[in-house]
Amino acid sequence: MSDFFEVFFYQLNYHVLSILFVSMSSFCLQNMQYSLVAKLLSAFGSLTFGNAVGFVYSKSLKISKGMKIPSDCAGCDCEGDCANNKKCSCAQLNGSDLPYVSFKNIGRLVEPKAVVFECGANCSCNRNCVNRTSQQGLQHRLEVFKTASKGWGVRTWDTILPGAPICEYVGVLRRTEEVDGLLHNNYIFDIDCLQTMKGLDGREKRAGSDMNMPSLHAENDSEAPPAPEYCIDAGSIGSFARFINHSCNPNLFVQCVLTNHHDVKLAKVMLFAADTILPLQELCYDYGYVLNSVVSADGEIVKLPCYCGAPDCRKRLY
Ligand SMILES: C[S@@+](CC[C@H](N)C(=O)[O-])C[C@H]1O[C@@H](n2cnc3c(N)ncnc32)[C@H](O)[C@@H]1O
Repeated sequence: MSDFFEVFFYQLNYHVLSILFVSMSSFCLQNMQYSLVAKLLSAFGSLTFGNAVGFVYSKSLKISKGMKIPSDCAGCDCEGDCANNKKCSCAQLNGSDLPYVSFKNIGRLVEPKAVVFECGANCSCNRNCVNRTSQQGLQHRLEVFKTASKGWGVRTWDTILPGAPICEYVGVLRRTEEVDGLLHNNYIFDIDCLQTMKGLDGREKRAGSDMNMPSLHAENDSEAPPAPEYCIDAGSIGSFARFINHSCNPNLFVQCVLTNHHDVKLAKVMLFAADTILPLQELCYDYGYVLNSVVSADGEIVKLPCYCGAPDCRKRLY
């Protein structure tokens, strides 16, 4: 499927403000209402939701002033889809197999990995190559809804299969030192791929954590900094991803993805389905805070109770 686009269906009634995010191909529109909204909204790169929600909607990552994302890595020279090319250089980076399998033309991640190397701007394969799965846009109809105790959350209208891509966490890419101490900003996502690869602070190592990848090691020496250098700040600019809540027993997982460069400190942050997720289930991932790690300006430990409702809930986010 090609030419995917997002539809934002804004619905306001007495108590419920819900924003429906639908992804469908231009050739299989099922409903004239979606079609009309799609046409209206495809004219906008971003939407300002004003006081109702208070942020600027953006589907893509913004880069803060003075920062630059490299785009310098070599690409593969495959024709068509890389899935059938045993010599694909991007497959080699992933440990010789592509990280995705294709099911009904949608890529699904086989397992969580330390990092996924996707085909990118410098590759000659086609846009629908399975190794560009995180670049294909929304695949499911999702809704932002008001939860009972966690503020806004996101739930699905469709069944989502394990390994399916959900979305990228987008916002403004910043240095973490710029946002340190901003306790009122609940929408900051630290890019901790390198720390996860090294298993720091109790992070669970994943397949490929010990990979001997010259390009990673050249840019990131063996001494990973204890704290991530960069973060994504979705406080004022972001997508529906900023509304996805934490759960101690999550149905999504975070996956670092590299596309046009190999600097894992600046990896793209993607969310994928960990299980089969049924319609109307809320989407949640583990925020991964270390308990007692959040401290106020006056040195007090800040505690936030968790209302995820999982039987093995840790009772606090931090
Ligand atoms: C990234 S925002 C998620 C969207 C948020 N619920 C909203 O209404 O904008 C993170 C904040 O949501 C709330 N939150 C997320 N998961 C939670 C949970 N399991 N229990 C309690 N509050 C949660 C906390 O206030 C947290 O700081």
